Amino acid sequence: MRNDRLKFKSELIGVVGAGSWGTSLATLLSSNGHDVVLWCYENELVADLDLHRQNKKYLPDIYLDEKIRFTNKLEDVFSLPYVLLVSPTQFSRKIIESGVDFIQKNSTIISASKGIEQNTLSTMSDVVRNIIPDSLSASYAVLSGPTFAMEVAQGKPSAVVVASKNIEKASILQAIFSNSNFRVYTNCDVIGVELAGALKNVIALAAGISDGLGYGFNARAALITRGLAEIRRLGLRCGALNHTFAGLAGMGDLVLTCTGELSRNRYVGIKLGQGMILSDILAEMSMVAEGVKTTLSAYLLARKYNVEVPIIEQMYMILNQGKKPQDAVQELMKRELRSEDNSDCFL
Ligand SMILES: NC(=O)c1ccc[n+]([C@@H]2O[C@H](COP(=O)([O-])OP(=O)(O)OC[C@H]3O[C@@H](n4cnc5c(N)ncnc54)[C@H](O)[C@@H]3O)[C@@H](O)[C@H]2O)c1
Ligand SMILES: O=P(O)(O)OC[C@H](O)CO
Repeated sequence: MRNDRLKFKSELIGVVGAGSWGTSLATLLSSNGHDVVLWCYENELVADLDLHRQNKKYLPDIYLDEKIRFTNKLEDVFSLPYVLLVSPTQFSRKIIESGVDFIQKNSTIISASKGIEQNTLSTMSDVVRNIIPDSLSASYAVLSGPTFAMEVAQGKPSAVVVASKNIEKASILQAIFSNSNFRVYTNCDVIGVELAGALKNVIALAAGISDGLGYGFNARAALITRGLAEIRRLGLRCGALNHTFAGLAGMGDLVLTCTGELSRNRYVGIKLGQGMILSDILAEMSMVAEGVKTTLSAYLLARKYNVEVPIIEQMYMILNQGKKPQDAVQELMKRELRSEDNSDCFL
């Protein structure tokens, strides 16, 4: 459907989370002419961003427009008509709980985080639904797809989806986020887009391990393809729509994260494949690799729904039970031979 929202309207948007993606999206929205307030978790970051107009820790060398305001008060962002959640998933519940009292009636909540909560196995739409009463939030949307924050901030062409059950709202958000370098497609499959974005991180860890072990392009392509079969199988059981997994949030983001040099999840996998210990790898990182925590959630979700996910299961054993990556690969390769036919997805 064409987006006929031709007349430009500047919106007030609160971005919750000044990591690389939150900062990049704040820049994008500001350059699109919107008024943006960016909430920082670290108190000291506010003064630093104000002074240098650059997020040196999470998005270095990108100039932050004078129009973007920085804050550490949740009220300043949660009280705006559009609230864009971009914190790592495992921290998001606490942040939303602290901000819920400031939310205005009929606000629009958008999440751009990619993960599944460990304790509850909830995606971000579930978390938001748990905390924010329907009477307050008129609509929820998820923004996802193959996007490295740095490339978006540099204005390199990218394409994403914005999914909402409220199609009119998805269209409005499409117009708010789109520009000549950032192409937004609408989608109605909220759970599918959320699960695709979260689960691809687990497969990217596996692809990184494969590269770290010195395996070749064949192994990587096999992991991407069979990984997508697992993501689709689990997603369908959770109520997602099949076509989502062939789209930008599905195959698009999976390919990017399993092959792109900028992926933090793939990086963690490479280091694991090279023999480093997980805690040492994470101790050296200031950024988040969501797949590390989401692996446990994905494994438990698959067990809950009795879905076969061999790659995710081996990733769970590597990350949570100290299994050697080489042993995990052997186990995957020695599984009973079978048909590629995925018709069992629908069972
Ligand atoms: N970076 C990307 O290219 C990219 C692209 C698409 C989606 N995402 C998703 O965006 C979300 C945010 O990731 P990011 O890459 O912007 O983050 P990041 O790795 O760049 O930075 C980490 C963030 O976590 C915050 N943080 C650390 N401890 C915290 C705590 N205790 N409570 C609250 N916040 C805390 C930091 O302030 C910082 O904003 C993730 O779900 C990620 O998967 C990232
Ligand atoms: O760096 P990663 O692995 O967190 O991936 C970033 C984005 O999710 C890619 O779309």
